Amino acid sequence: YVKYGQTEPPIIPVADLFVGKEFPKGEILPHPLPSQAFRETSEEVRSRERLQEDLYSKVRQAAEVHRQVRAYAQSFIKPGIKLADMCRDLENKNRELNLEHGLERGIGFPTGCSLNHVAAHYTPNPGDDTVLQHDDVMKVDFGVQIDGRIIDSAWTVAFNPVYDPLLQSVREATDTGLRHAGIDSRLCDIGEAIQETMESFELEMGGKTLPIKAIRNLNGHSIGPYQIHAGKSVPIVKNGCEESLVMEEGEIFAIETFCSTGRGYVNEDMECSHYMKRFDAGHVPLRMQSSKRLLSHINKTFGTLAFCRRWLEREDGGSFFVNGNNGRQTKYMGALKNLCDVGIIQPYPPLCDTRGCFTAQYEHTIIIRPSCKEIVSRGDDY
Ligand SMILES: O=S(=O)(c1cccs1)N(Cc1ccc(F)cc1)Cc1ncn[nH]1
Ligand SMILES: [Mn+2]
Ligand SMILES: [Mn+2]
Ligand SMILES: [Mn+2]
Repeated sequence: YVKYGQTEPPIIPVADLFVGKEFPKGEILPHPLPSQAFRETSEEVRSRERLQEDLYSKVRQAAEVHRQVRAYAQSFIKPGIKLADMCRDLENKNRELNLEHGLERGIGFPTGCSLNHVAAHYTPNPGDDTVLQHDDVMKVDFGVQIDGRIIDSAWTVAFNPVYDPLLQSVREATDTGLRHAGIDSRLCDIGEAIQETMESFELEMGGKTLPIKAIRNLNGHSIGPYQIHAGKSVPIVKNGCEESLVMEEGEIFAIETFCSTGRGYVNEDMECSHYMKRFDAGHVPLRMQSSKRLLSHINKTFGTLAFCRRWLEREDGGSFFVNGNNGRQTKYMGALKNLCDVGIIQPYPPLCDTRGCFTAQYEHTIIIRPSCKEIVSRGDDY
């Protein structure tokens, strides 16, 4: 992926590759509904859209960071790699190419690397020495944010070609969802179309033919500034939501689909690694001093962006300090649990189908622009 003068491995911040130039646009498509065809040529629409250029520029910059970081990650993700090392290297490259700077520029949310029957929201906690295996199916899902504008995009890694139909089904289902997206597109129609594409595939494995199902309780979602889930969910199955819900001009969505050879349904299971301050959390009086200190660290370091335990223990700066050995807090868990119990922080545990099954995912971020739609995270990889 050596493009735009970037080095291999990439070390030049993306902002420095495009000084005085526009960041690359994503894949631009017309809005699909005939009633919206006027938008491609209307002068009034174009003038309204020109007012959004600064926003689009930030989102496109973050998307280019995402493409370069994931190309770098794809170059070293191999069987035998420790997931904690993979996440650390991917996240440090994310920080480096995005010129991380407090809450203004940085990582959008923790690097998901969920394996096999785990569909989402798994990243290693400190002490987790899990190593990637040849027969694993891993969903790599990470975010980049600039001024709170989050790019949320994911792909699936599998080394054993037996899983090819699984990956193809969900890759084509996500593309179906992206094709149906647009102004006035009904969310439930998108869900139905996704499921139809997904479930037209099957998986031959161990002499058996396994049906491939859409995971009916996972969804895409609208995205707002510093808000990874802004309130609208995009279903990936038929009858997945209220008939009247549609996509509207100016919204940004993550279109993500998940397939499974198991039930097609996930439950929260295993140890939690992902956490996020509730966007609507008011001021809650706290008793425990350690909770007060942890909350002020979270407010300063993550705000309403999602974070993970590893980031509370990072060696080089940014980690949570109180009196403890060498000044680093190593017992934040009690305070974190307290912040969850009082409802300020929401835990996001791993989302799991049945043990022994396999799940896969592809995800893109799309801008529902006045004149067209732009799949801003599209790359030549996916
Ligand atoms: O499953 S979600 O909670 C969701 C909520 C409503 C519809 S989808 N989630 C939002 C999120 C929550 C916590 C995170 F740390 C990161 C993201 C979607 C998602 N997870 C990964 N990529 N996209
Ligand atoms: Mn999720
Ligand atoms: Mn994601
Ligand atoms: Mn998402």
